[in-house]
Amino acid sequence: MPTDKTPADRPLLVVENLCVSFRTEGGVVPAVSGVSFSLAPREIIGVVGESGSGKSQTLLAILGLISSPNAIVTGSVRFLGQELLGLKRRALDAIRGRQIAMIFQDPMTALTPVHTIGDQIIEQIRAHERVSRSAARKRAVDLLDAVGLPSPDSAVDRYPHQLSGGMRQRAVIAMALSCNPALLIADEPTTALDVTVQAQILELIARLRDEFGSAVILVTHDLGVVAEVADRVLVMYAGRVVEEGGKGQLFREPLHPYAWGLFGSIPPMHGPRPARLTAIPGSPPKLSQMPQGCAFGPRCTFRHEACAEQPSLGGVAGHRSACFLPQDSRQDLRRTLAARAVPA
Ligand SMILES: Nc1ncnc2c1ncn2[C@@H]1O[C@H](COP(=O)(O)OP(=O)(O)OP(=O)(O)O)[C@@H](O)[C@H]1O
Repeated sequence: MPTDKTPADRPLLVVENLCVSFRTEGGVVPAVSGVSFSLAPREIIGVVGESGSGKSQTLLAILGLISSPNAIVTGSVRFLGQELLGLKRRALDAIRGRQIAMIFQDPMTALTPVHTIGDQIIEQIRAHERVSRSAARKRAVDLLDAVGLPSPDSAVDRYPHQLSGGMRQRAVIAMALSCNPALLIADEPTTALDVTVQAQILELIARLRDEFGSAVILVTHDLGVVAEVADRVLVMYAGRVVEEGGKGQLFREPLHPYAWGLFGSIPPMHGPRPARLTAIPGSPPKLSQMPQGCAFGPRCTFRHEACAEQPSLGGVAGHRSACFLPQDSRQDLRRTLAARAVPA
């Protein structure tokens, strides 16, 4: 799959036709439908979309962490060539601990309140490596230093409740990095933090690629976050990827009418703030009442007959979208729509 940023010979992660559905009283509902993408080593992908668009379920399915007995997960997730879907728990645990690390919104998901953060990092290191406790402790202090925890020598002996939210998230990132992961998966890692701390954590995540060589999948509601750190962006809507492209492509010339609304609603990275913002009327469909064909159709100004079918993802130069509008007229339509929008 060509991308803005040429993948190395061997992609780190290849996700193909990933589907997650849930058996409910009202029938089987689709949460993720046919998601495919690949991630190159050291690449940072931002996954964006409204609440309920399937971002978290996509990540959890990649990690083999969907716990609901009512879930049905199909497709393929290959990490360094190895299929992860259907792998036994022990084998998955080994990969998750050693090569793939996770950071969630609430740092307390990853931390145990009754142990010091040092002990938790040491335990993590020694679970995967035969090193002495004192060597592991030294590594823990170095990691806490690397993620910017002040006074790491004493912070290592603190309990999670003795740290602020931002410091706890740094500790979780240190723990995630303890195994030098090739892939870091972060689901809304800054949502629970205040704005200044958010910026610091994002800067840290972006730095990880340079200092630790990790690729990152970053799920966020926040397009400002994507503008800061991502190389490439996946836009999800109603469980599908509706647009994929390099960050510059997405911000400059989004191709999907849903992305026009989404990317029109934040100021551009450079240049003056636009006088008008584009709102997206309506709300996403309920999983139990998915419309036929394009799920964005009911909210789309440009809906036409073809949209009764499901559009597939297509495009050129690594910039793809799932929409039947002719490619060559999209930007004119986008500008027309923006000009019609209510002033902000
Ligand atoms: N156990 C379950 N049973 C039925 N539906 C579920 C279950 N778990 C998740 N879902 C549904 O899957 C859909 C996708 O959820 P997901 O958490 O991936 O969305 P999201 O894009 O990450 O949203 P948010 O940004 O709010 O976290 C949602 O509609 C959610 O209600």
